[in-house]
Amino acid sequence: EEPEVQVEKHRYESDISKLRSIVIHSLYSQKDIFLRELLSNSQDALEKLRLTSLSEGSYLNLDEWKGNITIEARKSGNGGQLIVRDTGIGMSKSELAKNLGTIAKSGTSEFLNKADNSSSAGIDGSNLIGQFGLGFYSTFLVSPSVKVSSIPPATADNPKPVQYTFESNASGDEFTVYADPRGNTLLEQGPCGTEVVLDIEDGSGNEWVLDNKKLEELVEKHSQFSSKFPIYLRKTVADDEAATDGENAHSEGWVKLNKKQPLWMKNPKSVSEQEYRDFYAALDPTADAKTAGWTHWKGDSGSGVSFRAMMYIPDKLPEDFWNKGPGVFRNIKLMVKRVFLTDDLGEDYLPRWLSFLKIVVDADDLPLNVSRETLQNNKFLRQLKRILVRKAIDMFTRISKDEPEKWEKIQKTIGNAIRIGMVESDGKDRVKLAGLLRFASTRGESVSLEDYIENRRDGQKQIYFLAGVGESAESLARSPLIEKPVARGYEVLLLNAPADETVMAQLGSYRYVIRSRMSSQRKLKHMLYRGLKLQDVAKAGFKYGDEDDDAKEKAELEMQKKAFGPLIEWLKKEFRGPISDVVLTNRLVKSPCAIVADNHGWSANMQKLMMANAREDDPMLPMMKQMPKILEINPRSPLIEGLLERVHDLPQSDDVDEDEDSDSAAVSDDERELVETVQVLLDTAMIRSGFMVSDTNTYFDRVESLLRRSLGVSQSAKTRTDGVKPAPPVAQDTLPDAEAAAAATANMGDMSGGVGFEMGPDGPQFMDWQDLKSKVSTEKPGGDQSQLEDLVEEAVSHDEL
Ligand SMILES: Nc1ncnc2c1ncn2[C@@H]1O[C@H](COP(=O)(O)OP(=O)(O)OP(=O)(O)O)[C@@H](O)[C@H]1O
Repeated sequence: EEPEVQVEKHRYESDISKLRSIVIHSLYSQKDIFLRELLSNSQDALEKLRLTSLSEGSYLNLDEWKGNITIEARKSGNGGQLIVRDTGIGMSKSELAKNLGTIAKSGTSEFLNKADNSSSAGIDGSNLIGQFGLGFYSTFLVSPSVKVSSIPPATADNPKPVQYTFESNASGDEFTVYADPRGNTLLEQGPCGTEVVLDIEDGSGNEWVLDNKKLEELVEKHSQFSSKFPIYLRKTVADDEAATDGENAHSEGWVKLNKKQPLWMKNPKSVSEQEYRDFYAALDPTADAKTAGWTHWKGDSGSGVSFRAMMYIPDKLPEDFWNKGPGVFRNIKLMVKRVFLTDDLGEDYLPRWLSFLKIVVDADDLPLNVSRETLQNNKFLRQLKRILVRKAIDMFTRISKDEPEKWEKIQKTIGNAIRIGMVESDGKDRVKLAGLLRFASTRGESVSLEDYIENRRDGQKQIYFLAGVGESAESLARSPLIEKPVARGYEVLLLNAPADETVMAQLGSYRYVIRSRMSSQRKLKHMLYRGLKLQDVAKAGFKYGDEDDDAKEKAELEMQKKAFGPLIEWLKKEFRGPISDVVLTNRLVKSPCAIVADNHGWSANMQKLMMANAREDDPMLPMMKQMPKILEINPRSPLIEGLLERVHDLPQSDDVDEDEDSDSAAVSDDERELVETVQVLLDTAMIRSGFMVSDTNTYFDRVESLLRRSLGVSQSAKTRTDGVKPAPPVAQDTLPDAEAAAAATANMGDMSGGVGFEMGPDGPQFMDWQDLKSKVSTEKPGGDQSQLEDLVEEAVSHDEL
């Protein structure tokens, strides 16, 4: 017969009904999160009781209290019930209705309006849960009807509380609350608590919920950190192997699941490498995730909050690392006294380039139940942000010093992230990060700036580098631009990662402000890396540092300067515009000439990079492309000597005046021919130095005319253009339609959108160049206006050789 129970019927608020159905639909593929949500609610309830009983002491009968959670699968046939109980703070009748049937969070309707306009399909349900506190509704993912019975602790005002039950179906928009007809059954376990009963139906596809093995797995996966209160699983006849487990023999059918200690609470000295690795695997949800290195420390925020933290480097970057925009990265788990608080510390809490790290921070003193907004204003968290960045850089530095081989590998994975970090960081960090990078060089495959400095030669005041995106180190090493330094035994870094030149430029120049009482002056200075200037060998300003040592050499140079003076003058006069200066080279051995960028212009490599990513209306582009370049000629090259002779043979302009008119015409023909030939030489040098010729068609016309001359073919002879066969008529046959064709290529991936990519150890790595570029051009220390200003101040005298 029906027990006499007064059942109160409630209607869910309309917002709740909607949110509930969004949660159910959007999380359809992640049903197993329901257990995590139930366990975290129980942990919260236990923790709340512990804290309030400590501070207020207003609850009665708590002397014997033991906080725990039990999970029990009761099978009947293939279906059954899953029961999760805790001895936490419980809920009164009105709390049941309020906590489980309404939403206190603000912004709900706003959110729902948005969700209505788009479609609920694109909404991330797990976000929703965090945002609105909807965790409980995830139970409907596996159960058509859910009962929650609860009893709060006794107080002076309410010495004999009554157990109530909340009941709701997954469909329908009603719930009921009634006094539990079974009586205060929960008091058998403790002074108060909550029990959640999920009906699991045979044939619903959710029978796995009743499988103990699966339940154990899920607890391991989601709740092993919240090990403050024990979680027990009821063992059944089917898994009676558990009964022979000595440790649990006394627990009479209950197996403790979360036996692990929170690792971060331990003294780092007592933690084994394997423990660190296992912990990482639990921290990173990606399949077979491994870590490449870690750090574990105990700290103090400076504002008096002490904390313990662990920071891990994964062995590969997250798949979406290069594609993701600004956002909440959820790579930091914030705990307060062992209880998980949040992994949502706000947008870009850590710089994006560090978002690959996995971090656990356990603070000793933070309010539980703080909202995201209050968290963002929290002093500790603001301080923590800086601490974490510093710790990350320290960790990298330590590994690179103590375990160079390990770092070598890590650096290959995260090197590009570090490069971005350099662009984003300021002076001090930038230098530290630069020290972490490894480059190819003319001496070795993996050279750090420190190694380079060790190997520098007497008097050398510059670190030489040559950049060429995507070119192999071997081909860079053959560049004419470094013929001589390499022949002389100087080391040159060969940079081929896309960001290399940008970061070197950033490292090499640094804007700082000089403030005095009288004036505030801005000045851009080359920042030195341990006293050495970073010198792009594709740019002017290259020096060995021993130029003055050798008197003989100096005298020879003076002589050469004099001897080649007329050629230099003639070249300057004829090619003014594209060529800003002509100098005797200090870097060529065999090549007759080379073209380098002005110290403040774009190198050939940078020009290519910028062109590949520029918007068409970018005003910088034509300007930088037209930036005058410097022609370096090699006085030892027979070609240059021959050129000098030809220039000598040209009549001086006053000679011309004395000559007959007919003669003078012949002479300027000669000169015109010479100009044409030299133009071809220059264009070829441009190409060899990595630039593009400004007009390929004209270039080839000139080459053709040169070839005709050398073959003795008339310049005016025309190519026959008749007899070109016309195309057949328009095709009549049908091709497969576009949809079918698209389906066939659907798996090829999208590589559009200004994203550059390069092959990393784990396949292509995407770099957001648009972003990087905007940094380069907004911060301006990399090679633009601010440097142009500086050009006046720091004009390098090229014949100072
Ligand atoms: N086992 C429990 N014991 C006591 N109160 C509970 C329990 N489970 C849920 N509650 C109450 O119901 C409320 C709603 O729970 P729900 O899981 O929907 O959201 P939440 O826990 O507040 O937020 P989130 O899901 O993001 O953790 C909780 O805030 C809590 O007050």
